[in-house]
Amino acid sequence: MGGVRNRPAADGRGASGPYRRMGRPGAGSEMMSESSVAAVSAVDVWKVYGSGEAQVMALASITTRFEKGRFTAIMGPSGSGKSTLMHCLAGLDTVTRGMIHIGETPLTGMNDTQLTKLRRNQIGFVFQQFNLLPTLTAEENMLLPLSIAGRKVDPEWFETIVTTVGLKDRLGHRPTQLSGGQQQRVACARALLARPDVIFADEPTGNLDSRAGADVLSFLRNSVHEHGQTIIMVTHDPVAASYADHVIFLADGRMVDELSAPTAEGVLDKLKSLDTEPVH
Ligand SMILES: Nc1ncnc2c1ncn2[C@@H]1O[C@H](COP(=O)(O)OP(=O)(O)OP(=O)(O)O)[C@@H](O)[C@H]1O
Repeated sequence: MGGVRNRPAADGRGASGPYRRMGRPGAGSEMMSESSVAAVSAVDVWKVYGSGEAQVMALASITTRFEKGRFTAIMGPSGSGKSTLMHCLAGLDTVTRGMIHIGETPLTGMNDTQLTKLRRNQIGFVFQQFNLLPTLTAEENMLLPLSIAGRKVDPEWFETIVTTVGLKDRLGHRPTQLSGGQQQRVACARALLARPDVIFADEPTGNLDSRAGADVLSFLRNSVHEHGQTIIMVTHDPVAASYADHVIFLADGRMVDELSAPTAEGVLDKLKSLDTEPVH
């Protein structure tokens, strides 16, 4: 069952067709109760590193929800806590205080084995550095997480993903035989194939030129709007954030603003206001 249980089709919204605004206008009570569970939620999350003089408060009282089937970007100045928040939400780091849920599953209090299982079955990752295994082909890289989890590949879904990322004729290539953009598309395909409840993307376009970056972002956005994937992306880039449905802004470890249906200009304006008005 694993991630399949959690794929969009299984929760009554269908695996295809846009439902980015799902569960809102005119939704029946059944829909509302389903949609009231966020893909990921944080309640009063604090993260403190170190102690005494060296203590750093990386996150301070973060409370927010990441809706299912939505593409959310996390932005903020350097050191504002973006990576820390992502790592805590994904169960890669522990919180000092507060609660994080993936769907209805509380992360807080899980041991390492439980966290590893949760990450394997319910979470996908896309990193700036691609993190592909150099000795494996594109296809083998894509299928690796499923084979580690002992899960079968759905051939139809594989075909859909490979076609969408435009890598059908590159499946036998090793990472060094692929461009940066193609490697990142392999990494995106790898994350999507397992149909995770949520994909965390950490600066996915940080190592790409603007054309390749746009391809990857379009692909991520389509996976949200056409296949109901939930994505949470950390980025410095207002253009990248403009591909998201929603942006949250951090400053000094606090969530200080948010923006729906963002444009690059709108995001840039918000960032400028954060830089000129430090939060205490
Ligand atoms: N392991 C750690 N030990 C101590 N302090 C840390 C640690 N990791 C992060 N910090 C501190 O926590 C704060 C938030 O860091 P974080 O990396 O989350 O910010 P960020 O917004 O992702 O920054 P950037 O955009 O530069 O990557 C910073 O002040 C950072 O120095």
